[in-house]
Formats: sequence, structure tokens, C-alpha cells
Amino acid sequence: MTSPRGASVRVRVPATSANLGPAFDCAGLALSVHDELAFSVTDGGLVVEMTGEGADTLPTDESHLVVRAFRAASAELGWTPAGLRIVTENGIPQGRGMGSSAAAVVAGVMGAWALCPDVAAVDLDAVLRLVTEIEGHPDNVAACLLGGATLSWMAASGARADRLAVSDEVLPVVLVPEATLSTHVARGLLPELVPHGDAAFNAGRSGLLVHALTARPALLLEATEDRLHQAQRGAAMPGSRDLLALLRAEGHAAVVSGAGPSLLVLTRWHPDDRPGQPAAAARVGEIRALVPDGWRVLPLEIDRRGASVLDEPQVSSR
Ligand SMILES: Nc1ncnc2c1ncn2[C@@H]1O[C@H](COP(=O)(O)OP(=O)(O)O)[C@@H](O)[C@H]1O
Ligand SMILES: N[C@@H](CCOP(=O)(O)O)C(=O)O
Repeated sequence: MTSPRGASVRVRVPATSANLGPAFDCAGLALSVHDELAFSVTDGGLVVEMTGEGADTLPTDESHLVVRAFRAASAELGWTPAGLRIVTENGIPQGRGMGSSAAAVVAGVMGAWALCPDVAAVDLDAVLRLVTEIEGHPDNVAACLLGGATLSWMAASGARADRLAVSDEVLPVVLVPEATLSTHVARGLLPELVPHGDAAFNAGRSGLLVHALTARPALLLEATEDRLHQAQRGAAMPGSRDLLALLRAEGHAAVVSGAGPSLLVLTRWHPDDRPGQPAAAARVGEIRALVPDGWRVLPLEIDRRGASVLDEPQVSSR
């Protein structure tokens, strides 16, 4: 294949919160915080320009995660661009459990698919399989790709996923500490084997979680109980562990967001809360009052669109 030099495309990818309590490595929720990236084919070489989160610390060479994902996808498509320029505006906090690495991987793969001259349309099934191979687990990448709340699972053919019809009552609030925790490190804290009783507990709560998210948000507090990963990782994020316990004791359906250390509160809009006042504002105020200094409180929306190519490849006249 030949490279369409000068062609460019913009890709927008949402942050995600994985696990949602009990549904470890299978549930994810896309959130209204985004990275936006412009990919251009050039005459040669690699240029990476960044603003926003990680701009001062991330590499700008072939080891950049977006570049690695782009290369993996273009290799799979049998296409080698002469040169590549990537300009990113990073809005997703990194190393916080908000799916920044999944977003970077999805962006790179989507960028390659959208720019590849012999591809008519992005094949979401194929993209999901590849991004899961790169990321190592399907939950964040599935939600990032498809938007909304997703369930994902590993089949013989690779990762598969589908969307849930989340109730409009469900409102996500993300609490972000200053501290970071690498997902790789957090996964290393989990035991190889779990007691059968804990596995059965989480299986039951995961089923309940789907019911609560889609039909009965009033059950979210019970539906977000977990025995498989949050306590096991608590020592690596003591501030998050303590705040999680406090929020839940006060009746908020709080969970560790992804591998942490951020927390996600699945709060609820309810017309009876306070007539004349937006209920969401009241709920967010209650949560804010419990959060220590130094944490960011982000009342967000569910991103129902997922990863999107903002414009078709254009060939510039330069
Ligand atoms: N926008 C990005 N561009 C390049 N690399 C990124 C980007 N976002 C995240 N990464 C990489 O992923 C790492 C964070 O991944 P991880 O530990 O899984 O945390 P998170 O919960 O944010 O996904 C960063 O240290 C960086 O190496
Ligand atoms: N299921 C994974 C989710 C990791 O999410 P991240 O946003 O922290 O990368 C896990 O719990 O390890």
C-alpha cells in the first residue's frame, strides 16, 4: 500500500472507569473527560507534540503509547506510512484509574484505521480485539470504544463487548487524588486464587449491578459491593481506602475507579430529592463535604458516544 502523504484525521477518546465495584475486568463506564488527537501522514520521521496531562513527562519517540498502538494497527493492516505526526491534547488524568492508557491505545489504533488508505470504515470488532491485546484487559478499552456502560468478555476469538442501556438517573462523580498508582503495580497486588465464597459473592453482585444500572438505581449501594480487588489493593492507596469506607458508610455508592487511586461515586438524580433544586447539585455537595483537601471532585456525564473520528482523512495541499 502507499501512504497518502498529507492526509490527516482527528480522533477523540473518553476517559473510562472500570470494574464499577464487583465486575472486575468486565464492566466499564465512559466519562465526559477526553483526549483529542490529530494524526497526519508526513514525508518521513516521527513527530509527537503534546499539551495537557503528561505533556512534560511522556516520551515523544516510538515508545509513546499512542505511537505503539498506531504501529501495531498499521502493521496488522499491512500499511506503513512514510512519516507520522501526532498532536495531542490530553484531558484524561494519568495513573489515576481513569483509563488513560486505554484511551491512548484506542486513539492510536483508531488513528491508524482512519488514515489507512485501503480501509473503507473502522471495524469496531477488529479494533476491540487489538486494543484488548495491547491493554491486557478489555473493560476500559470496550467502554472507551463503544461509549456508555459496557460489559466485555474474552471469547475464543478474542475480546467481545456490548453496551448496557444505563438509566438516565445514574450520575457519575469522580474523585481524583494527587497521588498516582500504576495499573501494572495494582494488578500485581491481587492474589492468584480467591475463595469460592468471594467469587460467588462478586458474581451475584455483578448481576445485581447490571439490574441497578439499567432499571433499579436505588440498589446501587448494595450492587457495588466487592470482595475481589478493592480491599486487596487498599494498602497501596490508604487515602482512597479510607475515603471509600466513609462515603459508603454515608450511603454513597462509591467504588475504586479502575485500579485506583481515584474513586467513582454512582450517584442518582431523583425528582423527590429537593423540589426546585437540581438534585444532582445536592448530591455532589454532600459528597464534596466528605472529600479531603487536595482531591478534585469531578461531577461528570456518561459519554454515550465513545471513541470518534471527528473528520474523514483530508489530503492537504502543502
Ligand atoms: N495520552 C497518553 N499518551 C501516551 N501515553 C499515555 C497516555 N495516557 C497514559 N499513557 C501511558 O499510560 C500510563 C498510565 O497507565 P495506567 O498505569 O494504566 O493508568 P491509567 O489508570 O491512567 O490508565 C502512563 O504512565 C503512560 O505511560
Ligand atoms: N480491571 C482493571 C482496570 C484498570 O483500570 P485503570 O483505569 O486503572 O487502568 C484493574 O482493576 O486492574
